[in-house]
Amino acid sequence: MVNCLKTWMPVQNKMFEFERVHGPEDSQDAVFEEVRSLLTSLLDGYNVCIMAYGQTGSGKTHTMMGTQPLEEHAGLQQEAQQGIIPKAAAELFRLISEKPADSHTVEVSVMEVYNNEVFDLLARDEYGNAVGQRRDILTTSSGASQVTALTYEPVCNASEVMQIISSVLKLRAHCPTFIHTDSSRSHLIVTLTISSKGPNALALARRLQSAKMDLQQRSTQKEWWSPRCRRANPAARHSSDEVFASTSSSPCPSPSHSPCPSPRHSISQTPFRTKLQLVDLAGSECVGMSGVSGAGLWEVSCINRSLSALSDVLGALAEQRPHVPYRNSKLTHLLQDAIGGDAKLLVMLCVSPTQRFITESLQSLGFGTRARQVQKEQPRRKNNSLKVK
Ligand SMILES: Nc1ncnc2c1ncn2[C@@H]1O[C@H](COP(=O)(O)OP(=O)(O)OP(=O)(O)O)[C@@H](O)[C@H]1O
Repeated sequence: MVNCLKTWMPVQNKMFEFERVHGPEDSQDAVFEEVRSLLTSLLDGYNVCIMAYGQTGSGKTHTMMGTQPLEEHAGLQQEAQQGIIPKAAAELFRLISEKPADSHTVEVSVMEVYNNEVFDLLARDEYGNAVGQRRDILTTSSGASQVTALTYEPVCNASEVMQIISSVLKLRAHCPTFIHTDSSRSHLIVTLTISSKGPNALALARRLQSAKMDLQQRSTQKEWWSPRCRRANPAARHSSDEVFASTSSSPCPSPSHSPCPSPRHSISQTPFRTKLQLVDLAGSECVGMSGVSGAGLWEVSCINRSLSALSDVLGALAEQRPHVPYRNSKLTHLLQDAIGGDAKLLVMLCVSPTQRFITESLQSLGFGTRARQVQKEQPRRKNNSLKVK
């Protein structure tokens, strides 16, 4: 797996710059250390996307999901076997546990892009069985991509996340090939959506409660709380997400001193949502080597075309072209916000260590080079600041 370490590797007169390289002997924990710091960014208000790219059989699912437990131990994945997705979920909930209780909620959605169609893997039929249902992607007025009627399941801890993912993984398209007996035929996208009430939500809620109680006590003082008075000072209107903060012990000055309350500091608290997208891409594949035929040929063609569309998007961004062809495939349309958008993006390249796959490995390294060349706009932070007026 190639990830970071400023090193130059000469291969057939080609040079590649890496930031870090992990060998087969490196543990899942060592790989996860590359990711850990990004998760903190989620609670700081940034979207984050981590994707595994590489040829079929090179270890993408191993990197993202980890080693699946044997049948008789189903559901009991040891921590050391866990890949980035379970570890990231655990770390996210650990970080949330350090925040005030109830200040964050998390929802999970699971999608696959198969044969250039998006499927909601958490959708259920009328009997409550999980069935992948086809969904459309829209572009919102703000330019973000959005999947229609996508199912979101609320989750309270990492094991709930993994139970949900594991329960629908069987729906993901797989097919044995000459290269990999359990090859994924689709791109898997797990999204954890974090809704945050902000860093001081509870403190502010308490202040709001105390301000409300104070206002109730003052409600007898009609002159101070008259409609005329409110019109004269619209800033004095109270809403659920706006709290008057005063340097005095009382939230509002005494009516005897001022007929209309004029808060010295008004603190606005805007809830915000951030997304962690974890992407296990299908592998690029040479049909001559994988030996697929029949319907499998169409699958390979869709996989290769979508990966090529992903590479084209990175190329357009790297060259700062005015048009970026996000709409050329469902995969790029779906990941539009993560690639070149306002997310922090980490690409894990999975590369076979054998000479036999040198052409595919070079192709993957070329993809990594493109990803590194993208001068992304500064990741935008969601609105989680306290505005003191
Ligand atoms: N670092 C590793 N250590 C041990 N086993 C590994 C490692 N990487 C991959 N494997 C094993 O190699 C096989 C192929 O890996 P994996 O399923 O992750 O490939 P993939 O890139 O997702 O393939 P595809 O694109 O075809 O789905 C699996 O049996 C996996 O357990």
